[in-house]
Amino acid sequence: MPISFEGCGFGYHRGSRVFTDLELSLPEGRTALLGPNGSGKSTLLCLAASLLHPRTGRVRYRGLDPARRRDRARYRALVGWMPQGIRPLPGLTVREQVGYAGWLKGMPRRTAWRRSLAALETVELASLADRRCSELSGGQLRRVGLAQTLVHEAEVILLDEPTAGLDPAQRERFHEIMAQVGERSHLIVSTHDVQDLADAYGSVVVLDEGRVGYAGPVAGLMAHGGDTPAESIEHAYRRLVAQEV
Ligand SMILES: Nc1ncnc2c1ncn2[C@@H]1O[C@H](COP(=O)(O)OP(=O)(O)OP(=O)(O)O)[C@@H](O)[C@H]1O
Repeated sequence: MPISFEGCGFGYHRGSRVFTDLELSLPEGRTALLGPNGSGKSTLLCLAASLLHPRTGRVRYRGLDPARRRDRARYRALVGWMPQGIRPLPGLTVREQVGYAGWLKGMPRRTAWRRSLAALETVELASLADRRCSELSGGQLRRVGLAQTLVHEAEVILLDEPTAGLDPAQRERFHEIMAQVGERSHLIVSTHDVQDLADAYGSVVVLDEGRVGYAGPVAGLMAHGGDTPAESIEHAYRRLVAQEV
């Protein structure tokens, strides 16, 4: 059922390659996507979100190939994506911005408007629904970004470093919301946050220079490491990406 990459090759420029023949099935449930800077995490999420298309091979979900024009709208309605930076749309309120995201995904305007409030309730922002997005804090804006993926009830939600730069309290809050959202959607979350791994995720995919170093349960990754869980994850991850332990 998960999104799969079947022999995918991708590079931003002629002659450069981020992925060569990538074979990967993203696990179900909550999955952390780890990897050093530049290893290809955002690119992989963009391919999964159908913002980019592979030059060779294909991405598939529920038999849909987003590179095919006839599959694209349905695919995009099933898969939500939250980029690293959420930009407030000039002049729009929080609810309007979330509703607009639903409309862009093909929902009727009224339905998008109605569901936008439910999405804001899930991310605990309903009380700010009428506030302009441009007036929100960075942490609140991330939650608007998450609500934008919830409004169209995506089955798979891709989050690109959603907690980077948040203070500990905001990060914890975001994790709690992700846990709630993860009960009804599959979550793929790119992160550098190795500490929270065992509590927050069931599976992990480790990328290193465009190759998959590990894909499977968090417990399986820990088996590569030291004695205590936290040490174990850190060690296992660093060994996989050939960083000094
Ligand atoms: N828009 C772009 N144009 C050209 N090259 C790009 C572009 N975006 C990314 N790259 C290159 O593609 C490779 C993978 O980058 P990507 O952003 O996917 O890595 P990442 O793992 O998400 O990194 P980070 O952890 O720093 O966000 C890097 O070599 C990067 O320089």
